[in-house]
Amino acid sequence: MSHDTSSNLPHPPRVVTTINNADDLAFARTADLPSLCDVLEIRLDGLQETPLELSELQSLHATTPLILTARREDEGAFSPMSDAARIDAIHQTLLQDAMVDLEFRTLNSTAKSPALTRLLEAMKNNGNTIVMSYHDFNGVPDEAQIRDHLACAREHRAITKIAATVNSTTQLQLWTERLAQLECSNQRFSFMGMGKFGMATRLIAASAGSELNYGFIQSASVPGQWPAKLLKATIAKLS
Ligand SMILES: O=C1C[C@@](O)(C(=O)O)C[C@@H](O)[C@@H]1O
Repeated sequence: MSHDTSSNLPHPPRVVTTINNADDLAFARTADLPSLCDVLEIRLDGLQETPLELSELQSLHATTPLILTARREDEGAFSPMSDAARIDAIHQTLLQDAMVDLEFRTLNSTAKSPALTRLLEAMKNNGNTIVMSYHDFNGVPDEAQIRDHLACAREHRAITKIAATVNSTTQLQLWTERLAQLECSNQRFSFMGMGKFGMATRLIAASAGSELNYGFIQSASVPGQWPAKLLKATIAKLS
């Protein structure tokens, strides 16, 4: 299916702002969140030293839906966490209906740890949607990689989420081909570029149906991110 405008998309583009550290959390506590973003991503890997009350997450989630993320080291964690610690951190903060970011490489591994199996079971009972991530810090994944990712996402009823590096017009061309592949998949997706063309790609992706569009509160965690408030205002103008 191809979409002509962002206004007739099955899942309208939403802006996600990432809470990466204690300063972001302090800012979010007093900010007018709905003017900044539609969804908050809680980066548990960046908040390891920050006391996080479940009750606080619950009240944030009541106004702004949460994505819980404990990023793998090889996909850009702010500080390292073992696989067991990552799964545990998500399980301990698992709120009803929150989205959970799990990497393709974690979900697609043949040997699932008992902790991951327990988490997936709890998520099924809780109604949590998986945002299945992949970060390519060197370039753009090829067609077969996207196909594999989409197949795994179908199995887990997950939103496919891919961040690719777009530093040249050659990479931009490849990125656009992958965007068309995702757009035609009839599956939920979130696609973005990092690097020189990152900001430009995020508007194009939103127009093509990318559901989750990431920005920052105070400082970018990857080159190519927008300030969340500006991204929200700009995406609202896309037609
Ligand atoms: O996964 C994502 C998306 C992201 O990589 C981006 O490109 O905006 C930034 C990360 O902080 C976040 O967890």
